[in-house]
Amino acid sequence: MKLQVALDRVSYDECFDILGQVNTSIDIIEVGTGVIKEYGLSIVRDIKNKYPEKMVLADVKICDAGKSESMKAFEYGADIVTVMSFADMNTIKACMDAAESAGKEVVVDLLNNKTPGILEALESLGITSVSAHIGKDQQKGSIGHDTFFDALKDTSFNIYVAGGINETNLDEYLNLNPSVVIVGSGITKAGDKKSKSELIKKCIS
Ligand SMILES: O=C(CO)[C@H](O)[C@H](O)COP(=O)(O)O
Repeated sequence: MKLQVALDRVSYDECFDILGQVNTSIDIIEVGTGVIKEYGLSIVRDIKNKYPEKMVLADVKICDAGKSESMKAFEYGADIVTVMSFADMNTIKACMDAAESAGKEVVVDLLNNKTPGILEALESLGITSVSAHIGKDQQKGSIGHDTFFDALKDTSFNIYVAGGINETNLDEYLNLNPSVVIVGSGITKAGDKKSKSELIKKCIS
């Protein structure tokens, strides 16, 4: 099981400071949506240049123009891009095709989409990775488990889990047998970020 650290609501310098502390215990670096909005895709390039051995996920949350949006992120060094599950299937397919031609990956973010049949539609399209994601604002209502995601147990997707995860609630997400555990503020807002990421990595190893 891999650990992905999500860099959200932090400055350019803080991204590098955090990575300097946690890089030995994480597998994937997520450049958060807000960070990309503030600094542009060039921060993805700068992070990939500094950590070429790490997979870098650009959380671009694509919802239209799938080919050009994903190709651009790949050009800037992203290894993985995100596309929203509520996007048109043509958009999701375009991201898949772009990823295939670039030798990269795409993850479909299930944030706030409980449309009946969505998982089957994604499977039919050939999507291999999805993110069971409870968003920052949704976390104010409930945290931990969303029963909608239980349906993922009957699928063959590589599952990413995200949404306010830390070492105390991690177990609630592990029942989905995820391939990747995404932790943002549970690491980036911790006092001792290095110890916290090492602890979470140990919990999932
Ligand atoms: O994609 C995101 C927000 O849209 C975050 O990266 C994800 O939710 C993980 O962050 P946190 O652990 O702080 O919830």
